[in-house]
Amino acid sequence: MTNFSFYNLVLLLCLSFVIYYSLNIYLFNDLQSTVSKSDFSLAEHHALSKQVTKGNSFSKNTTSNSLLSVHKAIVVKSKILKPVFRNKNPKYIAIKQKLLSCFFPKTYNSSSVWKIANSWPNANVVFPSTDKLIGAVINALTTDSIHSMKNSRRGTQLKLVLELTNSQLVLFKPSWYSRDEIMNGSVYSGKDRHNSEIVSFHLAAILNLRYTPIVAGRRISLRDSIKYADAELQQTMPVVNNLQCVYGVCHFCKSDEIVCDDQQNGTLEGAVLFTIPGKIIKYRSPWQRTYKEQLKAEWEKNDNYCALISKKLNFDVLLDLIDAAIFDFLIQNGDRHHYETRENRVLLLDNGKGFGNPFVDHIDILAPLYQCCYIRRTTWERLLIFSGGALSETLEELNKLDSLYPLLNKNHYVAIERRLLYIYSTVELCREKFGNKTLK
Ligand SMILES: Nc1ncnc2c1ncn2[C@@H]1O[C@H](COP(=O)(O)OP(=O)(O)OP(=O)(O)O)[C@@H](O)[C@H]1O
Ligand SMILES: [Mn+2]
Repeated sequence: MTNFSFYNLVLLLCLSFVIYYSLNIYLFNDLQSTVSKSDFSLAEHHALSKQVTKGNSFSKNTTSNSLLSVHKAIVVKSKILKPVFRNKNPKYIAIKQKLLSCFFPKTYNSSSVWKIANSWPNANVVFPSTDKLIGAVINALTTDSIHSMKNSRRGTQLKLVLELTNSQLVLFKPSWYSRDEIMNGSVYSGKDRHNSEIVSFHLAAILNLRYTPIVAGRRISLRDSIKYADAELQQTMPVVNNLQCVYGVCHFCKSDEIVCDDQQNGTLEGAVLFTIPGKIIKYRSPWQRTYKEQLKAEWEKNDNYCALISKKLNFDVLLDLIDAAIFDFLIQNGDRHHYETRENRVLLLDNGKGFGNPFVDHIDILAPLYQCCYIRRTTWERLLIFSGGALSETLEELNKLDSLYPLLNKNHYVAIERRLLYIYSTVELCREKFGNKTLK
């Protein structure tokens, strides 16, 4: 090598270092800046990625600071994450195998299965981390006989209350959409997706955030079960085109928005949710949206919002809400307007608004994480075990055990992996700024 090319090489290396570090300093300075736009489409993601790989984005954009929101910093950082975030961690295999053996549907005894499921909840933990009987409860949700059916008055959307053996009540959220349907518009648009409730339960088990109800897919025949329906519900069960339908009684229930047994097999798909026993208390979410396009909530305007909110909240609840934000970001549930607690810890109830659009990431769902820059160490360590494709792989294998598989199309699994990288990059940006104080 001549002297000339050797010096060139050294110069190039120094220059790359300078660019790399100034990029990081720039990103972390920007971390707490005002959020200007709440979501990223795939096209924008690709455009930003190109800028980064060309290495020209930040030096040229320094004059238009406002353009570089915290969301952009997260996307950009996700492109330069270390291999530990991109490769598989062999530790996930043993956890996956254990989960699969626990979730595998098993025979059950109707009179004891519900006693067991009701004995499990402890604070906000709804089911054990490893217990073969989880598969028995799943199977009971799918097949235990229905003794009565009524309308649920809880919440705003159509839900049925099914009575199974030993007076066990479960909630049935019906299917409104096909798997390929895409929700456009706001982050909270559309009705509940029953598949989102099922997949959320699986995801919660993988992330060891076992705060969701136990949920399983089920096909019920409205035609066969109308005889078990109470009078109020029966009045909202018309026959349309020779098919038995229902629209129920609730805030958003309308006689022209109905679900029906399908033509092929005469059944209606839905998610059956185990009802979590005990006292559940509802609170307004500190990160609640205004649900008005023109009106910004305080958390969308105030850079110091977390400091404000952490004075008012129990720290465990705050960390729970950050876990919930991570969970909601993966599924893209932007509708957690309230949170509910059991024994002063947060439950993950109402997960039907996930998986609406696999091509958009609403990064503002992560606001509790990037505004507070805290994450439970246990959550962080668990996320690190499922890097490099292990999360969607494990999720799909659990999904396969459900009677309604496929629960998601491929695009949603791809989206989960992309979003996981954004979570990693957010925490990395926090750690660059605050060091290990980020991990709690
Ligand atoms: N699995 C469950 N176990 C115990 N309680 C539940 C369960 N699922 C829902 N609930 C209760 O019923 C209420 C309504 O359920 P959910 O939030 O899923 O309905 P929704 O129609 O989406 O309501 P909203 O319009 O308020 O979002 C919840 O706030 C919760 O208190
Ligand atoms: Mn809801």
